[in-house]
Amino acid sequence: MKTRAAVAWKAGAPLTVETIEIGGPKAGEVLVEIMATGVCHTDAYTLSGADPEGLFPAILGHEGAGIVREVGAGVTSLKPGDHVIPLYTPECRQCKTCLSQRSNLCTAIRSTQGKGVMPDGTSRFACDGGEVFHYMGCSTFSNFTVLPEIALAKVREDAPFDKICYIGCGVTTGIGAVTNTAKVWPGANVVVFGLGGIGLNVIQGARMVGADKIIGVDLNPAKVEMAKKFGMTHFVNPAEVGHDKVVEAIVDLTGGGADFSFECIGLPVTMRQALECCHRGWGESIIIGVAASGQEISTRPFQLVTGRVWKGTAFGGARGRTDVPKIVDWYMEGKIEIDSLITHTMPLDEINTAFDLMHEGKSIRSVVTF
Ligand SMILES: NC(=O)c1ccc[n+]([C@@H]2O[C@H](COP(=O)([O-])OP(=O)(O)OC[C@H]3O[C@@H](n4cnc5c(N)ncnc54)[C@H](O)[C@@H]3O)[C@@H](O)[C@H]2O)c1
Ligand SMILES: N[C@@H](CCC(=O)N[C@@H](CSCO)C(=O)NCC(=O)O)C(=O)O
Ligand SMILES: [Zn+2]
Ligand SMILES: [Zn+2]
Repeated sequence: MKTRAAVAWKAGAPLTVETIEIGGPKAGEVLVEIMATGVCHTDAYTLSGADPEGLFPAILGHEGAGIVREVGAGVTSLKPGDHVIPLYTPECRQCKTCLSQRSNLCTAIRSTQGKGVMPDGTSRFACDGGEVFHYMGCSTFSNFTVLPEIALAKVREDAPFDKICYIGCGVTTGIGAVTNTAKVWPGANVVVFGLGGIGLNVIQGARMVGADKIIGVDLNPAKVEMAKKFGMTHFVNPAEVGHDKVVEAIVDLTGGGADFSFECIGLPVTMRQALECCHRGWGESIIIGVAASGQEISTRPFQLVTGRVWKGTAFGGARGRTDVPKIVDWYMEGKIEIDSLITHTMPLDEINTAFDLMHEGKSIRSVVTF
């Protein structure tokens, strides 16, 4: 069948909306009509050409929500009409990692996913007769997409697509980093580097679990108002305190250092600051930001010898098919807020505006509706 999709033809170039050809679902696969998709900084990262797994041409997008339209042979957990959120971190419940219950990094389809193809090694997308790659196993910048059954979370049908799509990455990543990865305790002092679509969800997660001080760090003062609304108690602007004084400023504010810090920017320099502002003996720093190909982090090993802990997290440590439906429930019950974080909504034809707004620091999340 034919569908409309925004295609990334080459690194650094705007997306163009095309009518593409999409193949039906094979065994174990599901055809999904995407109703809405968020635009995450990771989409911009891959489009920039800095992602070692970035392939072109591709259909980007990994923060969607939609409706199952057709299922392939052997699919048992989903049927046409079900509402779903695509998962770039699937949950097969059978691989060594899933069975271990120690990590959410299911390995069932990771290698083909990183090569831009479905588990059978082929793409379901073509444009003008040429193959187009999948992205992060999701490709939500297409009105219709195909995913393996294990990469879809079934969610309640009364939840609005144009809000819950954000649970497909940003909301779950931020809140999950607090609850699953760091396990922030009530009364903890928390520092969040980067007050964007991820950092603000870390802030609301920290407030939810009863953190004491929640200190935000960002170069853009326009982010302060929203961050305060979500629970930020103190703000540090590196341009004001001095880039080399950020750690000192945080150690002063926390009376010795953060219990937990979260890096939600993707820069080695802020990753180092996030570690070094942690409390001696126990402070934990969680890397969420994705740094470009070839970049490396560094610190004095003494920082770790003296008890600071460096960790990372993907998709907030969430097991998608199990946890995502619960996060949708939290949203519908008013336990977490999403609506005000979605600052812009646009049709597919205007998707490049979403990237412009992100780069200009004018949006938190843009959502494309089909
Ligand atoms: N690990 C994961 O599972 C995961 C999931 C989603 C996103 N990410 C990554 O998280 C990062 C944030 O994503 P996002 O969608 O929130 O991006 P965003 O663009 O919405 O937010 C980034 C924020 O960082 C601020 N910033 C930029 N440079 C800064 C600096 N030098 N010092 C202080 N602040 C600075 C910006 O002003 C902005 O507010 C990206 O690297 C993205 O790829 C990782
Ligand atoms: N291909 C990239 C990987 C980037 C990355 O770390 N992605 C995160 C999700 S970011 C969502 O916005 C992730 O899930 N990582 C675990 C994984 O990819 O298996 C690169 O190589 O830089
Ligand atoms: Zn993302
Ligand atoms: Zn698995």
